[in-house]
Amino acid sequence: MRRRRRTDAKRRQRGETFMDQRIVHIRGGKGGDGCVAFHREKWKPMGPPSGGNGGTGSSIYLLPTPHLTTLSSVPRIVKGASGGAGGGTWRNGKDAEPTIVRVPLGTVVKQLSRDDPRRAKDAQERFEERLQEFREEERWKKIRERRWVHYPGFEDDNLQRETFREADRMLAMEERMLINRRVLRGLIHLDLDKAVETPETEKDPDAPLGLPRAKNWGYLIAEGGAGGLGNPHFLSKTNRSPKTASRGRDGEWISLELELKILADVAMVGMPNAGKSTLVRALTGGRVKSEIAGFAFTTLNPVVGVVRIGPEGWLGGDGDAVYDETALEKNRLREGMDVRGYVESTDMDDETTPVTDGVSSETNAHARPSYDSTIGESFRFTITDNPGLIEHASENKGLGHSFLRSIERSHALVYVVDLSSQVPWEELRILKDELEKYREGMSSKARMVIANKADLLGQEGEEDAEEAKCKFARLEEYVRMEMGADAEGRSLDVVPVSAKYAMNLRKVVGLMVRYVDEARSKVAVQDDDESTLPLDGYEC
Ligand SMILES: Nc1nc2c(ncn2[C@@H]2O[C@H](COP(=O)(O)OP(=O)(O)OP(=O)(O)O)[C@@H](O)[C@H]2O)c(=O)[nH]1
Ligand SMILES: [Mg+2]
Repeated sequence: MRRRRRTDAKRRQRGETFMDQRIVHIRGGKGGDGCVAFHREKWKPMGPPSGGNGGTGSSIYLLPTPHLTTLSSVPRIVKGASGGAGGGTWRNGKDAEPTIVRVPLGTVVKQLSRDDPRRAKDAQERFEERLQEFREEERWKKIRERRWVHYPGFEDDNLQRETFREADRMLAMEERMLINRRVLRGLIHLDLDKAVETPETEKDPDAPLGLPRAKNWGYLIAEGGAGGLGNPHFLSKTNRSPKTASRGRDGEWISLELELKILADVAMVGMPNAGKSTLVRALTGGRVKSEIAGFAFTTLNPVVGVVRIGPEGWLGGDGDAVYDETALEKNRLREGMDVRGYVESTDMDDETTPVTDGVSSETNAHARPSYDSTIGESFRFTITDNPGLIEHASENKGLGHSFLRSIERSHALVYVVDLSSQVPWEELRILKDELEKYREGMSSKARMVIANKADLLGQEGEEDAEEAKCKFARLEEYVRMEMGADAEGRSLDVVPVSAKYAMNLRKVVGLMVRYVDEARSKVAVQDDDESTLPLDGYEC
């Protein structure tokens, strides 16, 4: 009952929580105001104008960072610091430090358009809205206040001057140009799937000690506002004593939608109960903790695991391990603890497997985890366990198909079918159709069909074994005829396995290593980089 409620709630969200998504409102820092001041010195009562300029406001950068895995650390509102105000004696205000927002690798950044209701109004729009409350005359006053700083008591004087009115027109024109430039630049759309590297050439040889030599700030998203100008800038032939300075401008205000796509190398696609979670747990040596149970939609969110390969081969292949339903494993462990009691448990330490490892063994009910963290690792790839995909998922049946977004950029897709079902090839047809409905061409990423639960077949005598062989041969035939081929014309690999009893998984891992290796080398070639993958021709 509780489970059904959880699944229904997930369905109502229409996949929105499958993805780590966040709307972030970004405000570049305001520029500091210019200063109106006059130089004072003993015996020199009428010194020249000496107001400094304001400093630039903080610009906002997005920096893709490899060690972050979620968007939860990204603030919803990012405000850049304001630039320092100018001072007397030609002292310019300080420029604000850039604001760096760290986001995980794989973040897709989209600026929300003007008509998007999730967008926050920018500084200019808010100001214009506020102006509506005032009468015409007041409005002009407010607009001028936003642009100018006056020497105390000289506002009316300044307004009389033609030079001031001319400068005001110039500032208004600049404001319009700035707005136009921002509109023409278009909406930001970035795919941050690589860490920002600073080329050697950009390193500053003169950087002071203690400061970074490279400006590795990431992608500029919102510019800080320019600082205002001090009163010496308004000195002219007709006005030898300018009593006005300009104010700093607002920084750029924009709203972004951040979306984190999981960048796993291999993704599992299968119908509910096909055994995807069991398989992922077995492949990762029991380290992936997603729940396993004998009913549909046990897995509600994609879960990523790591498959590790050591110098001797796959680090996870323990022939004795049995990856059973999580509830059963827990019960079994609890029973074991009851029988032996806590007193003995210290003697048993060596044999006891924590529940969370999710590994048990039929021969030894408390087998060690099937990996040894002390063994060196020479290669690794990531794999995602996904929720079940069913027929008409594209019409929001089951959990819908929006979770496929998260695996769109995986290097390879792997179909998992239940070989013990009546017609496993029918599952394949549905899965392929649903992938195509999600995005045309998506099924061409599929590289392998895993025929799971092979242990359930061929147990009852020779005839049964023969039937099982026939069924598998028919599945292979279907894959060859109906499932298409990859870019090199090879049809999909079909491998019978038993995820529960960790049987034939070495072959699966070997093939996956090949797909990942090929895909990564392709990417490396595209990047004009030399391939440094250590596992050319690797066989598990
Ligand atoms: N006999 C046998 N049972 C298996 C095997 N793999 C999985 N099962 C069982 O099949 C059931 C479903 O397994 P899960 O791993 O939860 O299936 P799933 O594809 O992740 O299901 P959803 O998360 O609902 O999409 C559980 O009862 C498993 O114990 C296998 O190789 N052999
Ligand atoms: Mg599952």
